[in-house]
Amino acid sequence: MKNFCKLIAFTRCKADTEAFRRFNQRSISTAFTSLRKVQLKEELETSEMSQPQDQPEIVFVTGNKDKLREVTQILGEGFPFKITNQDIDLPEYQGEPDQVSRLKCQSAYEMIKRPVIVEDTCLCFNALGGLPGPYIKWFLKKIGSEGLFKMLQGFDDHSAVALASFAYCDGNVDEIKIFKGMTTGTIVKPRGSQGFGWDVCFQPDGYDKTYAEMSSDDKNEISHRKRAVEAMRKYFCDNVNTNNVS
Ligand SMILES: O=P(O)(O)OP(=O)(O)OP(=O)(O)OC[C@H]1O[C@@H](n2cnc3c(O)ncnc32)[C@H](O)[C@@H]1O
Ligand SMILES: [Mg+2]
Repeated sequence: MKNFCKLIAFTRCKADTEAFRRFNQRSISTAFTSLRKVQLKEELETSEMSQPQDQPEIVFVTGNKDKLREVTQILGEGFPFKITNQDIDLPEYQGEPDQVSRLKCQSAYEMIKRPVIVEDTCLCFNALGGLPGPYIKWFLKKIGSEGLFKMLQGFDDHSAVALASFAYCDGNVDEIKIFKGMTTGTIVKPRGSQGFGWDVCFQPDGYDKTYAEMSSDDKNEISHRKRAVEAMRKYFCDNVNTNNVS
């Protein structure tokens, strides 16, 4: 009887082991299937994430890291090209804004021999017939934002236009494309601590804050740069075949 019980116990144990083994096999195969699904999902996600690597590249040539930051923020992810940057201090040309951007773009293309974008920013005072315009960089450097404000003290008209002009060259320097965006505003006594350059003394129309008192998201909603970037985005999305840009 004792042996009979042992035999039953042994058989049950064996049966349990067998069931356990089968159970384990099922679980292992289920686990493998799930693992493979996870792997496939990860592979897909990785390939989607790495897709921008395969996008054709356009080089944004600028020595100004704040411009680069704003352009990158504004472009976000819905742009069919990968924008890379080369930090080259391009010559500061003279002339009308379009002409300055065109010359800047030509010189950038000649330096790197790849599709390029450049941007030139002007701050134009209406009381001064559009000056400093493309020369704002030197005015800002020499007299600062406070000086820009003081320059207009003898005038009733303190209105100004902030203008961004992007220029794109795909290799044909006779066919450089220009994309412009402007925001009108007033030159005020410097206020605020965000942004860069002359943001502290430019108050866009319809706002009681200077660019430098706005968050970068708010500035990017209404800025001259935002408007120019959107014109450029439209052109690239509508007209440029990504296969033609290396
Ligand atoms: O290499 P690049 O792209 O030429 O960069 P830069 O700093 O020389 O730029 P610009 O020649 O276009 O000169 C414009 C000047 O205006 C300043 N600036 C440009 N965008 C501005 C913005 O959105 N707000 C305030 N200041 C700005 C900038 O710092 C320069 O002093
Ligand atoms: Mg410059």
